[in-house]
Amino acid sequence: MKITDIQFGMLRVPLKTPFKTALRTVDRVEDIVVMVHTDTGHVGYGEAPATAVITGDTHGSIIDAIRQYIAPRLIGQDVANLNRITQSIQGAMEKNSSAKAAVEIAVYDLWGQLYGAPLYKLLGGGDPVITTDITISVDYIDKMVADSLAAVERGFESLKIKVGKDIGVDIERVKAIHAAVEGRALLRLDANQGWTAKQAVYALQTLEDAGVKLELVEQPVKARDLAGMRYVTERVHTPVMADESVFGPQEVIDLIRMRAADIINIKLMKTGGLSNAIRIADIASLYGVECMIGCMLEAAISVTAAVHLAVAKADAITKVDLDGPSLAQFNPVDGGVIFDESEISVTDAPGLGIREIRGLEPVA
Ligand SMILES: C[C@H](N)C(=O)N[C@H](CCC(=O)O)C(=O)O
Ligand SMILES: [Mg+2]
Repeated sequence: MKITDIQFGMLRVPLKTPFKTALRTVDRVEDIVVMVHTDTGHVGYGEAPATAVITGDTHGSIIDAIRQYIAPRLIGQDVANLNRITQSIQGAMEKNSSAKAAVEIAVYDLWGQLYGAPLYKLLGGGDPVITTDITISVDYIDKMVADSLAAVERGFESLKIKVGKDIGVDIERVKAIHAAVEGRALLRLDANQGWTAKQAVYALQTLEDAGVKLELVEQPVKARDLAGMRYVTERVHTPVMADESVFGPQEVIDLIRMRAADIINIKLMKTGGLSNAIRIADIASLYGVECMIGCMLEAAISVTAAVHLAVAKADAITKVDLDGPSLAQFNPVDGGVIFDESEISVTDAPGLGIREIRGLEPVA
């Protein structure tokens, strides 16, 4: 099975409610879809959102990186040589992790199709169902409480509360949600870099003293402020998770050695795809550090790849934040994993099992 061509499409899906974080507000999923064609007629699917505020990647940069740097190295390569292909993708250029992820996901899809097996089985197998949280956007307190109650009614037992806008209001936001859903859902906070280290310690200690039990706090301070991450980690009981601070395996090793966080958020769009995500899960397992598998505002193609990884690497990946498709008004992907509110199941279709993507717009 040899790679012959790489084509693109644009996927746009409106969200149920605007997605608001300390970094950005968006009202739709808008992702580049990558289709890797082969001489056997098999097509591998990949996907990448343009999360410029986190990865630096835009729709234009994703397409250019693939067209000019990645695709020329892949045409003619045999899918059976998976490691050689992932090395070609990772070595094609610096950064551009979303472009690399989209192509790697499509190649792993083909690799599964080549051997007629679902990806999770080729990665080691595991229990086919995982449970995700759902994100509550940062907003007025009443709206966040209403959104939290609606999520609990839908069966979500873990809420990822976005904060990081205003420290005083953030504390009130979390207290109000805690009072509304106590005993029915775990609370995770994500400040998306919105606090200083001292603000984070103040907010978390205030919440802890008020009896608000938090499962974790994600990226309380600026991505580059590893000393700030360690400052917070050393001073609060709530486990601290690194998201924007860590992209690849080397950064994870450095962060663990610094003891700058307790948990690592693995996202395919930061790691450049599955090969580095697998490395990170193995490194974390070696050090006894837990991981979350997360996503950007992504549709079901790349999230399907992330689910297969989470199933196969359940020893290291103990927490799941794969709610991108649940936040969208509909799922345009036919095949892939099955979403049933908080439960996501892999199927035994070969590769990622994606059959069709509805409403794909052409890319010039
Ligand atoms: C969608 C997911 N639950 C999430 O919250 N991801 C964010 C970043 C997503 C984005 O801005 O597209 C995160 O964990 O920081
Ligand atoms: Mg985050």
